[in-house]
Amino acid sequence: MATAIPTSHPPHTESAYAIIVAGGSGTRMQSAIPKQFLLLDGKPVLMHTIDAFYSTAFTPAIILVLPADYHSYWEQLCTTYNFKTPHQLVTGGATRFHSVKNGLEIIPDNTNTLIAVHDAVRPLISKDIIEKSYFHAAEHGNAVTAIKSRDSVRLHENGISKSLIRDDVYLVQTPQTFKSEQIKNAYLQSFSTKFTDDASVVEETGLKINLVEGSYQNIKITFPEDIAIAEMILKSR
Ligand SMILES: Nc1ccn([C@@H]2O[C@H](COP(=O)(O)OP(=O)(O)OP(=O)(O)O)[C@@H](O)[C@H]2O)c(=O)n1
Ligand SMILES: C[C@](O)(CO)[C@H](O)COP(=O)(O)O
Repeated sequence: MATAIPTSHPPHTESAYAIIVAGGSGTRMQSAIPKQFLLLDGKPVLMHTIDAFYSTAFTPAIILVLPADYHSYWEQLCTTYNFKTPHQLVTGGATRFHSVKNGLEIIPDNTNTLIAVHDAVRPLISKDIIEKSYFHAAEHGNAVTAIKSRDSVRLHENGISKSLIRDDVYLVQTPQTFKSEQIKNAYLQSFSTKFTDDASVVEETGLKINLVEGSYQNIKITFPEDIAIAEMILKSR
């Protein structure tokens, strides 16, 4: 796992993109509107996420992937909340994989480009982790955010469970950042159900994945209680 990386200035040879994936319907949340539009501290979750990226030293070009039937809803929200952070809208696909792929398609081919992919529903991502992710990817080709498990871990296979060495196990978060050619090439593959994140797609092309330290506060809003948890984390900052 990478330790701290100097984050004072972005490498100017690279331009940065952020694909914020918000193309899901939030079935586990069971809310009337998809969870990415729910209010957190009085503002839609998505606006927190976009602003976290745009406020970094990289000021990435932001590509927002939304479900087809929520584009005008989002535009109305931007007016209501006077949200002016620049971003480009793209329509999502049937799975997260297809949504990322749609986002990648509008980024011109350029080997000096860094592309971060981030779940819209991880609004508590810090500026430091985003910058660390871009810096590390610029140096090593890719950077995948992950944290150590705080609980003991077991592998359950063929009806038998077996303890694992906890220090060998990481829980993967986003952002996941790549040099353009790594991720663009990887997303030419056909979809597989084992592709649960971008790292698993890139790894399938034979490349090594580098981990950078994430945060226990970088939660993915998934279930109804997660909005209250996110509110508490925000208040504690
Ligand atoms: N077809 C999809 C599915 C998911 N996502 C995005 O990927 C992120 C992580 O997915 P998840 O938390 O599973 O979101 P949902 O698919 O919306 O939730 P659920 O699985 O409960 O339906 C979210 O920001 C979600 O909007 C996406 O862009 N396109
Ligand atoms: C991409 C991800 O957030 C990394 O932890 C995760 O794999 C998304 O999983 P989900 O089941 O689509 O929420």
